[in-house]
Amino acid sequence: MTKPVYILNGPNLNLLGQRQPEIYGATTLEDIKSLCDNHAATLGLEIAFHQSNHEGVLVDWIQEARVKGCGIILNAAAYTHTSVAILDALLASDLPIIEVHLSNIHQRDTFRHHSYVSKAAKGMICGFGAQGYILALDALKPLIAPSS
Ligand SMILES: O=C(O)[C@@H]1C=C(O)[C@@H](O)[C@H](O)C1
Repeated sequence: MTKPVYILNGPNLNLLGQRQPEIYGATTLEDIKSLCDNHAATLGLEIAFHQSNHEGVLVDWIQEARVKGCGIILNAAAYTHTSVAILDALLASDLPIIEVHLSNIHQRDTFRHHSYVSKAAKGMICGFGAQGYILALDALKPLIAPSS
C-alpha cells in the first residue's frame, strides 16, 4: 500500500469557480480534485485531497501527512502570507513539499509577495491556475522516497 500525496488547500478555495474567477479561474475545487486524481494515477500515485478554512485543521493534516503521506502539495491560500503555525508543521516533516498558488502572487498585492510556506517548500508553482496542481504532482514524483 503506497502512502498518498497530501494535497492541502486553505481558506476560501472552497469558493473556486465563484470567487474572483478573473484571478482564480473558473475551475472548481472539486474539478481540481478530479484532475489531480486522474493525473496522480498516471504517475502511480494516490492522493489525499483536503480543504479547510481553519488554520489548525491544516496543521492537523500536515501532521497526519508526516506519518501517513509520501509528500505534500500545499496551497495554503491566505495563510501562505501569515501562518508561522503552518510553517512550523511543515518544518517538522521530512516529506518533500511543493507550494502551489493558482494566481501569480508576485504580480499581485505586495502583502501577497511574502510566503512563509516557501521556507519549507522544495519549490513553488504559481500563476498557472488549476494546471499548477498537475505541474506540482510532476515536480513531486521524483522527490518521493522509494520506500514510501
Ligand atoms: O493564488 C492562490 O491560489 C492564492 C489563494 C488565495 O486565496 C490568496 O489568499 C493567495 O494570496 C493566493
